[in-house]
Amino acid sequence: MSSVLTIRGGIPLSGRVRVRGAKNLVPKAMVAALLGNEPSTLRNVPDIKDVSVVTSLLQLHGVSVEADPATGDLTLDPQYVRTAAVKDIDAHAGDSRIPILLCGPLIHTIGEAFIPDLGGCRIGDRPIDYHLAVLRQFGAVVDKRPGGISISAPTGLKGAKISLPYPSVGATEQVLLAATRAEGITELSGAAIEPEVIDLIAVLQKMGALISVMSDRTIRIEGVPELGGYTHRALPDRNEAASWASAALVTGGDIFVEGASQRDMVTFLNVFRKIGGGLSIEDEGIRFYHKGGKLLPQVLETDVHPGFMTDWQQPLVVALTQADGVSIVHETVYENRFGFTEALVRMGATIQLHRECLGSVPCRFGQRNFLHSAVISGPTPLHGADFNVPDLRGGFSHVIAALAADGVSRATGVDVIRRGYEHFTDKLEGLGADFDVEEAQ
Ligand SMILES: CC(=O)N[C@H]1[C@@H](OP(=O)(O)OP(=O)(O)OC[C@H]2O[C@@H](n3ccc(=O)[nH]c3=O)[C@H](O)[C@@H]2O)O[C@H](CO)[C@@H](O)[C@@H]1O
Ligand SMILES: C=C(OP(=O)(O)O)C(=O)O
Repeated sequence: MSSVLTIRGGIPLSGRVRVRGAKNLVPKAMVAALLGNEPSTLRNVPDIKDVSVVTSLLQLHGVSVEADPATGDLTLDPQYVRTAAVKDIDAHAGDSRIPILLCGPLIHTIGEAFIPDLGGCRIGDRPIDYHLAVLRQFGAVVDKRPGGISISAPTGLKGAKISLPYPSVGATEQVLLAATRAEGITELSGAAIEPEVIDLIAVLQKMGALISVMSDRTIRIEGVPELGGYTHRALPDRNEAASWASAALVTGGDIFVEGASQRDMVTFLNVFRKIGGGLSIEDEGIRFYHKGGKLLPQVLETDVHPGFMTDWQQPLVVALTQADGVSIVHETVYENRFGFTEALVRMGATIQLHRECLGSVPCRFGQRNFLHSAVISGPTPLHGADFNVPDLRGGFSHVIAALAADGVSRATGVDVIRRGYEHFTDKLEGLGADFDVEEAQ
């Protein structure tokens, strides 16, 4: 059973919210702590479900984790790492995709790993073939079992020359976490260079790793026999910041996002400004507001960094339903990330999905029958509707659409949103939203 929100729409969201460390870095930095021979401290850690899932997983393996939710400091001590019982791990991995990143660190520390089937948002097939291919190149033996995979490395992990077919964030992190303590040199070409990947590299460098990032998406790692601990402040969550920015546009509001960082959001900020949104970039954060005039339609495609992030797409589509004219969004990272538009159409939006690549560059999904391009015609008034939250960003998008809509909406399954948005109902309340929460039993 998950919480239910009853939302009475039509009120512009206005006020201040604070974003802390990025969901797409923090759990990975927690996994990196396993590689050290002394405790690590991660700062600016948000109170989100993905952090509690990884905390439980690490604790099952004997890592001592101490959290101070008020300061956001998390101390991880890997001194007593041990093999955990498979059935226990199984019970705790359901919601997250992070367990696959435990492979390298667990093999280095205890010689083996059992990785339960992964959770995460259902926005495509989300295979792990790159991860497994990479691990095999390091010399790991992968055994598929019911409920997960079992991995060992009888002669240890050895550096390798690896080329990714697509700059996958997760597979790049897999290489980083496996290579830093592998024997010899690893050269990874076609790597992801998202800010969260670079922040993970910063964490590993603090631990003693030798990692160079070249100008052509190649990363070179010189393996070292042991690593120490780290103290690191996680980079801010640019996806949460962009989500609140879209919420300000959709509801005709004005939100100051404390902690938002311009440097990691340049592409988003350009699009936000081109739509007609108001921006004020300050040292402590960014103010996003609706200027009162018409919003302008956009043509954009999601891409790997420094392109327009796939995670920004869903909340922004809600804003585009209020733009004056026809917008086109081509999703090139995930083949199935427009399912959430069905509820928006029920709320009054005009959105058509297409199998063709409606973008300047044909993508991997073009000839494969996936509804991965959206044509959005606006502005269309939105009205309240009932919906079940489909995934993290889709759920947030539905909630902001309901907050802008006339009438009452009922949202079920909203706990999914807590996987990546810290205290989001408290933040909504602070911004003046009118809603009731029926908490989960
Ligand atoms: C490049 C990119 O934008 N990555 C996004 C991706 O990271 P995340 O790490 O979750 O996903 P990946 O970057 O690995 O996936 C990118 C693409 O590669 C494919 N793939 C990945 C691994 C694999 O073994 N086989 C395979 O085919 C995926 O299906 C997807 O189509 O989702 C996160 C959460 O939404 C975003 O924050 C990241 O920005
Ligand atoms: C899809 C997302 O996350 P995950 O990869 O954890 O499912 C997301 O952050 O939007």
